[in-house]
Amino acid sequence: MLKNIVGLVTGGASGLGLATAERLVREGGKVVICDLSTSKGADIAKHLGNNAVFAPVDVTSEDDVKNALDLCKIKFGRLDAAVNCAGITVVKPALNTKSKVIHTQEQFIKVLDVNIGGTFNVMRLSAAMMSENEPDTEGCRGVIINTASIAAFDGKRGQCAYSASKAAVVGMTLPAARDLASTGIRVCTIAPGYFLTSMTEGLLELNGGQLPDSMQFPARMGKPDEFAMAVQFIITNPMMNGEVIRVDGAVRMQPGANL
Ligand SMILES: NC(=O)C1=CN([C@@H]2O[C@H](COP(=O)(O)OP(=O)(O)OC[C@H]3O[C@@H](n4cnc5c(N)ncnc54)[C@H](O)[C@@H]3O)[C@@H](O)[C@H]2O)C=CC1
Ligand SMILES: C[C@]12CCC(=O)C=C1CC[C@@H]1[C@@H]2[C@@H](O)C[C@@]2(C)[C@H]1CC[C@]2(O)C(=O)C=O
Repeated sequence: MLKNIVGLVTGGASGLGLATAERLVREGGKVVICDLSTSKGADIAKHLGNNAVFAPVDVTSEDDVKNALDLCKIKFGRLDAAVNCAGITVVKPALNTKSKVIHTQEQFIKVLDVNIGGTFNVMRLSAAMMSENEPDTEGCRGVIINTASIAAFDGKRGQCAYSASKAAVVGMTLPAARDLASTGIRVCTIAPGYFLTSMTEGLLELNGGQLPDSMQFPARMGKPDEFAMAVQFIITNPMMNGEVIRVDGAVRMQPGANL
């Protein structure tokens, strides 16, 4: 149960973030769905009812995130769990040796800006708001959950930007947990494998109905709610701190096709 837990979920209008927002509400909590103003976040929040509200947020903007936290305070009075799911990917080799096309620096920086900068922006501002909470019986004031990827560890060809960004999310987990320990705020990261969302749409067709890497068990794409189950576990287990959990059915990504 997540009774009365107030969560803020970035990327909450789609995929893993949406499943997390839905689970929070289903389990008795409340949620601020943060996503781009162009997303379906407003309709989704309406559909979820009074325990959900939408905040138009670009995670790289300090003002947008502050406005979302203000809305959280006004509507629900506090923040217990911030879940960073907003993220983007690009698949492009550093250099395409056949066509001689070079990865643009702009694309590289954009992925880092959203995936690292956005995650850190939401984490630091959420922590500031959580620090105002009364501690629970364990002294805990809140929990922050970030989303990396198994690409942080074994990125494929074409994933310099994405893998670097996710490795940074893994890398900030322990220092952030240490920074926030004295305030009673926990920080964990989930590193998902292949999950069925709009980010991986078309992946199976692209690979002739096959998954790009040999799955172990279960030999299928993850369901978004299986990610949300990991979020619930981290929120409810007070010993989960400073840790990165792979949720990937034991898959290991292979180098992939020559791009
Ligand atoms: N689907 C998968 O197989 C995996 C996904 N991930 C990571 O999980 C997270 C969620 O991905 P999915 O749900 O699959 O993707 P998705 O594309 O379904 O959802 C991502 C959401 O983030 C939002 N978003 C993008 N840029 C934003 C910004 N600047 N500000 C606010 N919102 C923004 C999008 O509008 C979208 O609603 C991402 O960080 C992704 O890298 C990690 C491993 C596996
Ligand atoms: C690069 C991949 C795999 C090959 C392909 O045909 C298309 C792709 C685009 C989406 C990528 C694919 C894969 O590398 C796994 C990720 C990076 C996927 C987006 C999210 C992804 O599932 C992930 O982060 C896995 O950990």
